Amino acid sequence: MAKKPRQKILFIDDIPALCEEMVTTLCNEGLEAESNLSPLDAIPKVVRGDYDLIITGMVIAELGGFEIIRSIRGGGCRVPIIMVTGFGTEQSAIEAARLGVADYLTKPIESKELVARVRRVLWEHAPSPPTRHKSLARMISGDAKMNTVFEKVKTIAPTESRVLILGETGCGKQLLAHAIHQQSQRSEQPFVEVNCAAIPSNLLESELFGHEEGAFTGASKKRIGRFEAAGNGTIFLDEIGELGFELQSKLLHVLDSGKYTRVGSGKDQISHARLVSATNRDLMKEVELGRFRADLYYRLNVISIELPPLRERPGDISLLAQHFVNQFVPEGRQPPTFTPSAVEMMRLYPWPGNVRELQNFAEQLAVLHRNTHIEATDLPSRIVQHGLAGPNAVSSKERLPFRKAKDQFEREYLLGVIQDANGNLAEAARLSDMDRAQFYRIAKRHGLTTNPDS
Ligand SMILES: Nc1ncnc2c1ncn2[C@@H]1O[C@H](COP(=O)(O)OP(=O)(O)OP(=O)(O)O)[C@@H](O)[C@H]1O
Repeated sequence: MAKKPRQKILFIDDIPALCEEMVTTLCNEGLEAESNLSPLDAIPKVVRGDYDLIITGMVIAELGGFEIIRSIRGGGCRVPIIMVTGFGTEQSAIEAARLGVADYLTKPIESKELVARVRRVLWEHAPSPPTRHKSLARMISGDAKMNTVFEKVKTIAPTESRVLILGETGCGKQLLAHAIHQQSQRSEQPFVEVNCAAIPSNLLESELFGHEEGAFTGASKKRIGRFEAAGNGTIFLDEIGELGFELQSKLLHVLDSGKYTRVGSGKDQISHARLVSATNRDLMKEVELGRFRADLYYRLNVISIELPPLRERPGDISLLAQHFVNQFVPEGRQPPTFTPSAVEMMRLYPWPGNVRELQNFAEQLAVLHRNTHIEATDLPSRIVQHGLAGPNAVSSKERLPFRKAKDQFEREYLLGVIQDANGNLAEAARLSDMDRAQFYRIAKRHGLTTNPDS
């Protein structure tokens, strides 16, 4: 595997001792850094794209910090810039923000703080890695188990075999059934879907097989059923586990003989459709409990495909969340990205509604979220609450080192209070009876905000 190139940092300042100190601190942390005492010499190299992050002092004899930034930006270069100043005023902070400075540090700078800020800015501006995901029709995944599913689908789709898809609600069974159809020789023919749970049982038979005029009260006209509509295509019976006993027998008859009759007719119709079915129930258990016919189960289950729930493919959580945000973001707007703390929080959540639940919340975020990043605190409260109560809760037997335990407490506390303040940091600081700047600094250390004004 090709080694990821290290990101290069340039520190611009005309104080040699400071340059040396900064470069040493960064290099000791494994970062690649160098300095330049002359802005006029540095700017062309920066504009040429030699660096991934610039840290610049504000008062430099040759050219002031703001002039440096204007020259870099004037050259069309969007490299992230951190500004270091000895005397931060509100005015200079505003000007820095106006010029698109990524962060603003006031001296004296603690080494740890510097490294944390640098890492954060580098992470935020890193080009997104090419996502190593596979796709099957409209389904995407980066998970090994799903990759096996995709491979299986490619093998079985072109055959005529019946397929039974198993999986929890919302994990992609319908999408997978459609993918099977699309990859088959029948892709030009209809794909007809019937949700067996959504149609009242007394209407389901006529929905599936059609009816003749006057077959029952209300049947004023002859109507073809879904099997007939599917023709030489695929019929997808979703929630097959909900099928009543009587209809199970009728379906079994179709599968055995290829024939069915419209309600109110004595004439056989031939079905040429391929059957794909799905359920979120444990069908074998239903058979054991006498609620599902064993013979039908075996006819349906020629090939079975099990879709793992979202919580069992953690890598897919952020992949799909970002995919949906990109998909739903209004035209002309840059899609916001998830911060590591948001990703971590999402991974702790069990996603009972699987991909559908994730898709719904990502759509809301894509439309309503106005910042460039999605923080843990921007997630729905059920996800945050779960994250706080879940694995973060330290068991009494587990003794963490004091520093780590304090860190953990601090993070949980901040998340909770920011959540209570609906993401408003000033309000969160007030609720915790803390100075706003101090609160913001700690929140930032925990990666809980990127926006000082929020
Ligand atoms: N791997 C995936 N890639 C992209 N979108 C997905 C993926 N899996 C599911 N989805 C989307 O998530 C939503 C739910 O998926 P789908 O309807 O296929 O689930 P289901 O298992 O059939 O649900 P139910 O059991 O409730 O019928 C759909 O909008 C679907 O497009």
